[in-house]
Amino acid sequence: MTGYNSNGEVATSNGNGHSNGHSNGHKTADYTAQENATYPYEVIQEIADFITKGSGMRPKIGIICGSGLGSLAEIIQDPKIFEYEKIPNFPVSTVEGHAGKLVIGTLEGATVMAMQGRFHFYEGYPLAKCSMPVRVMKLCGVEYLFATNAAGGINPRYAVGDIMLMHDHVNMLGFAGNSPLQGPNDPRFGPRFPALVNSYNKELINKAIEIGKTMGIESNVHVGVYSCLGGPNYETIAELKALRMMGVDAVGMSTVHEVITARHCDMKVFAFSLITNKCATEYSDKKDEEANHEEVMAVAKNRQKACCELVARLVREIHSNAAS
Ligand SMILES: O=P(O)(O)O[C@H]1O[C@H](CO)[C@@H](O)[C@H]1O
Ligand code: HPA
Repeated sequence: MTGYNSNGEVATSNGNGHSNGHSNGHKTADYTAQENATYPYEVIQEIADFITKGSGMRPKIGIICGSGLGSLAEIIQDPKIFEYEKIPNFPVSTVEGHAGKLVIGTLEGATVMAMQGRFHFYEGYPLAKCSMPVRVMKLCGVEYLFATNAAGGINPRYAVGDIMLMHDHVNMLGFAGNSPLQGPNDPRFGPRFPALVNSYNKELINKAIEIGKTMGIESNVHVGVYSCLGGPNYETIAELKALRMMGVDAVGMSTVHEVITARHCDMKVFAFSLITNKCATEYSDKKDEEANHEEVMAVAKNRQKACCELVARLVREIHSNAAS
């Protein structure tokens, strides 16, 4: 691959991060200039092989557990567990409520892998590194990504404990010029310029709505727009007002980079936010209107049963439809 190095000179790369002196006319940035932000395909393949060989399983569904939602991985049967520290070239989880374990096993008859711990931009990882595990999932055989998160509710109709099925997002980090797809594009994953309309699978959203009805929680299930900010600070009132004006229903600091990476490599995406706090959109002196991570995790713990049931039943649907 041809690219510019950090000095602005034209350089070439063999896809491993090393210049090889050959030119094919495509311009890409030099891997070495990006300090390991972009993982070469071969490294991702090595990680995927480590997991599939180590577990003896090829998962079809990948689950990313949001803050305090690690219990989504605890319902997996006959699990094989890999601590992130022991997976070669894997980042480590640094946030409370994100255990840092990869769990592979069976859920409702399907082979699934779950990340008990995601990576956030505010932890200091570049976005490409934050969402690298999604590519690992892809090379492990995953076709469906379930991304879950804890989020603040901006839509005034949302209550704490509600579930918002994501049907779209506003990528504030993207507005600021940041993307997990920045850097050289490897077409083995996907195209240079992927389209993101219809990123959130409508069939899965509709199935989840039906599941919500049979669970008797339809009045607590919404379909809405999520926005990701960089964090780790929570938002100001003015920012929350601006997000609401943009049509955002819930706000968090994750998920969007994972969805972009999953769609780039053509995975089907289902994502939901558990509303862990209501965002104040008017000025007030009340301390209890300030978001805090303890409250986020406490609400997630309280609502873990409903979240687990939703996920398990959707997995069952996918698995039984594939089998029939
Ligand atoms: O999005 P998840 O990982 O669920 O976590 C959310 O909760 C944390 C803030 O309380 C932030 O990390 C935010 O993104
Ligand atoms: N803002 C941003 N991220 C969050 C929030 C919030 O209010 N709640 C949980 N994660």
